[in-house]
Amino acid sequence: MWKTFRSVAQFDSFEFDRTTRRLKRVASVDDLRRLAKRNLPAGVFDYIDGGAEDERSLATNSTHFGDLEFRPRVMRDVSDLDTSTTIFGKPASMPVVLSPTGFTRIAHSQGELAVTRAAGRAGVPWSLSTMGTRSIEECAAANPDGEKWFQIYTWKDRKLVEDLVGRAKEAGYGAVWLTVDTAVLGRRERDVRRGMTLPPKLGPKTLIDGAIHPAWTWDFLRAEPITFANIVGQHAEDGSTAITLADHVARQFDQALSWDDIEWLRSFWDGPIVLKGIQTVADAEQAVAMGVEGIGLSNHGGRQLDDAPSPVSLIEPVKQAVGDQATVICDGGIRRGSDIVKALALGADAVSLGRPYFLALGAGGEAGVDWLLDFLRTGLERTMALTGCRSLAEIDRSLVDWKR
Ligand SMILES: Cc1cc2nc3c(=O)[nH]c(=O)nc-3n(C[C@H](O)[C@H](O)[C@H](O)COP(=O)(O)O)c2cc1C
Ligand SMILES: CCCCCCC(=O)C(=O)O
Repeated sequence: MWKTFRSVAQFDSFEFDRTTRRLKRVASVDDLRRLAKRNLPAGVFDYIDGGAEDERSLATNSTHFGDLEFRPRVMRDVSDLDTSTTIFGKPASMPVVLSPTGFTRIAHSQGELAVTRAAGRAGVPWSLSTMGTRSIEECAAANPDGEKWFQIYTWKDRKLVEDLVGRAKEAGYGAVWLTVDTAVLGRRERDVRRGMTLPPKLGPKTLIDGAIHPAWTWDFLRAEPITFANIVGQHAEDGSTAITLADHVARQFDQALSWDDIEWLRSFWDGPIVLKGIQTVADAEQAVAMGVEGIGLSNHGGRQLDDAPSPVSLIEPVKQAVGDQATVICDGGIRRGSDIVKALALGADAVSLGRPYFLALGAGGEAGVDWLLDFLRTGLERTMALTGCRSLAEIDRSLVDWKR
């Protein structure tokens, strides 16, 4: 139903009330996803939600959590629960990290600023992508006391990476994710069908899509133009030709990235390094042999190699191989507090997630991300209470089994 507004303030207040009302009716990450789908232009939703090729890894990343069953213990006095932990020596209110996502402002004009503020309030580490749409420094200013990590895509121009990491260090970021699963871009067929390019092409379909999502369009139009805030001038933005994301990656990312580059990274970064995109026991073993502090078990949320293994299926064999030599983070498919408990029971030290907060931003802006983090925390607490665990230390392998 169309409604007329006499001022921008009136429209904003209407939107605020509507978002608040809708968030009250959201009960799960799946509901958030549906709300984001309703709010966002189809091309934007598909970019966030989609995966590579037949999206089988995207699906199994979450469904494999459903292949695990709890072995709950009862009568354990769970009146006092503690979800807190430390990750790389820094306190976190729960074992959850927000993964780096590129283009975050396409869901909401506040983009990374909204997400990092919400993460700061919740007491969990948040990560900024190389392809972030807010600068390293403004994000640090938005969440000065919170734990912030920076993610690197290895540019052919290595000096650019050195400068970015230098800026992140200066701004107080505490860890670096080195993404190792993106030598080339996975084939995201939803984006191919929609003809997604950089910069975006405005055609009749895009305009109609914008018109039927007026709140998103208004938010987009009144904000400053979206840029990759940290690498302006290093990509298609500086030319007039629209190219696909895959072409962009092929032109800019360094396909020669190898294990020798850990030493290169160490030469200008002295904090923890997490390899993001480890998908085999052999590579996890190599990572610890090279002294890497963190192993990010990840298939990029099913956006790169389809039929790559689900991160949850790798936790146990990787943990058995590397023990306590590195912090193991399970990244992908986490949608509930119970998933966090399952990942920890198999041996992960923490979990990490991308789409849930990106879609939460599209569903309800910053309030949507607050909602998600509260949902994860209460879900974690509830699962701990129902399985008889008072602290994360009590979550062990005896708590879950693969269903037969
Ligand atoms: C829209 C989107 C953008 C992403 N951008 C990046 C990125 O810039 N760098 C990166 O290392 N991973 C990126 N990822 C992958 C996430 O960091 C993370 O691995 C993935 O989302 C985890 O799966 P989940 O979405 O099921 O939680 C992106 C994922 C999504 C959905
Ligand atoms: C030129 C854009 C490369 C992709 C950046 C974001 C990302 O990693 C994703 O999965 O999407």
